[in-house]
This record gives sequence, structure tokens and C-alpha cells, in this order.
Amino acid sequence: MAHTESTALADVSALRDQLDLVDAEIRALVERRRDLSREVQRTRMLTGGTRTDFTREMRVISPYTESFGRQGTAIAMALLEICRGASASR
Ligand SMILES: C=C(O[C@@H]1C=C(C(=O)O)C=C[C@H]1O)C(=O)O
Repeated sequence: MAHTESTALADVSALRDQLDLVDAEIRALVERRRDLSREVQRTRMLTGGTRTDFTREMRVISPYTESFGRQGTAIAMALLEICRGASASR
């Protein structure tokens, strides 16, 4: 059955509501990831290590690249940057 224009607009609105919920979930997950990541970084630095571990970062990036290609790499790199502590110079 063909959608009327108003039904189609209502569908778009309902789908956008779901997208907004998914985006809120993603932001909450990013915050959770950042908290966990900073805990690892803090613990490593307390024991004399560096904040960053590039071997581990490559392992984090790889599945994003496999799932989403070049944009996946960009997502993973943005996540890593968000999750780094404020003074991430080492
Ligand atoms: C959280 C860690 O520390 C840093 C942050 C990472 C991350 O956010 O995934 C990965 C590697 C490290 O640069 C870790 O080593 O696991």
C-alpha cells in the first residue's frame, strides 16, 4: 500500500526519534569508554608507564576499519583522542 505524504512524514519523524535515542546511547557509551580508558591510563602512569600504548591502539582501531573502512579508522582515532587524558603528551 502506498504511503500518503503525511504518513511518510510521520514515519520520518518516528525514525528520527529513534535515531536521537541511538545517538544518546552512543554518547553514553563514549563517556563510559572514556572513563574506563582514563582509569587504565592513570593506573599505568602511577606505575611509571606511559599514558599511551600505540600497539594497543592499533588493535583498537583495526576492527573499526574492518567494519567501516576508512571512516571506521577515523571513528576509532576520534574515540582514542576523546579518551586520552587532558595532558596526553606522552
Ligand atoms: C586504555 C589504554 O590506554 C590508552 C588508551 C587506549 C584506549 O582508549 O583504548 C588504548 C591504548 C592507550 O593509548 C590501554 O592501554 O588499554
